[in-house]
Amino acid sequence: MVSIHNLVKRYGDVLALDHLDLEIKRGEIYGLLGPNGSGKTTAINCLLALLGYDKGSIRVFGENMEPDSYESKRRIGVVMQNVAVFEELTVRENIDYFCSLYVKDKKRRRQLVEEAVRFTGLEDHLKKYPKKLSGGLLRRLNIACGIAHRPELILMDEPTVAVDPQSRNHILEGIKKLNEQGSTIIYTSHYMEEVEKICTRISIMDRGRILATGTKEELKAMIGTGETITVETGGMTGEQVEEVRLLPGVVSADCQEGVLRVQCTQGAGNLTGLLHRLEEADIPFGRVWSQPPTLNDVFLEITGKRLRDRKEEEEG
Ligand SMILES: Nc1ncnc2c1ncn2[C@@H]1O[C@H](COP(=O)(O)OP(=O)(O)OP(=O)(O)O)[C@@H](O)[C@H]1O
Repeated sequence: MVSIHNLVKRYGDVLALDHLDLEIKRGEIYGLLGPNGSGKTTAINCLLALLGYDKGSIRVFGENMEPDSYESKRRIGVVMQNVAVFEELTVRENIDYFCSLYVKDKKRRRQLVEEAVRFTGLEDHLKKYPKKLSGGLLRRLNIACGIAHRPELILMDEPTVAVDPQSRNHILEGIKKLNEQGSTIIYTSHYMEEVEKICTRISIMDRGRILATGTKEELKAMIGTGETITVETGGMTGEQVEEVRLLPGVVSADCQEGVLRVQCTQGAGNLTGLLHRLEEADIPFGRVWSQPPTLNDVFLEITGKRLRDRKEEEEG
């Protein structure tokens, strides 16, 4: 449905897209995951032919995408980072206005506006003006305006930035429903947990390049990092922790306030090896649990950088 090949975009000396390749199939919720400044917005703007580029090609619905590709553009819905609605129109009027740019039949439009309102949970706010809405509700309105005409392809650029958790959930559930109803979705974000939750395929981007692409399971299988094992112990000496660190398959081990955290490589037998070692050393332990690698581990291993997640941001 979308095919981007060898795309290069420079802003003066800044290389924003560095030979970017993307292949997005009908029916996907495709996640573009990357830190701020990695080129996500630039890629979206090029895809929409809002921005020229230096090299490469972009095809959407099997056609070259050009500034005057109006037929293709009618089939695309856009939800950009910056909220773009009319202050002098109410919530309902705004959604109806944007929908009217694509759908002339009034009866059909009424139906579509109602559906968009339901998708975004704006039922109780229809008569309000944008300036009376909270940040989260305003973003939901922005989304409703972008998707009301039921586009085949929806581009969403960080739609949940600065959104409260309730609105965030509404938005994520809405995206899944839109996809179930037939829309293909491209979703850019730097929130790993969101991408992990809703995206069927993910590309990890950094410095204008795609570093890895796959389902979340495929991405996790690409890296050497495996599970993290956590063990509640009665406390361990530095020497005992060091012995754990030297076990086969252990990348790092750390014990704080009696809680031992062991990062392992991928492979079987890490847990039994560790517990066996603790028993041998007469270290009593209580609860033990193991967590598979996260997208954060994937990102960290591929780029050497930590991608800030929402939880980390909230924790400051
Ligand atoms: N109009 C512009 N002029 C000059 N440089 C720009 C411009 N727009 C973006 N850049 C630079 O291009 C690079 C990619 O930016 P872009 O906004 O596409 O990244 P992003 O991943 O969408 O980040 P964010 O989430 O912060 O928007 C960055 O280095 C940015 O500073």
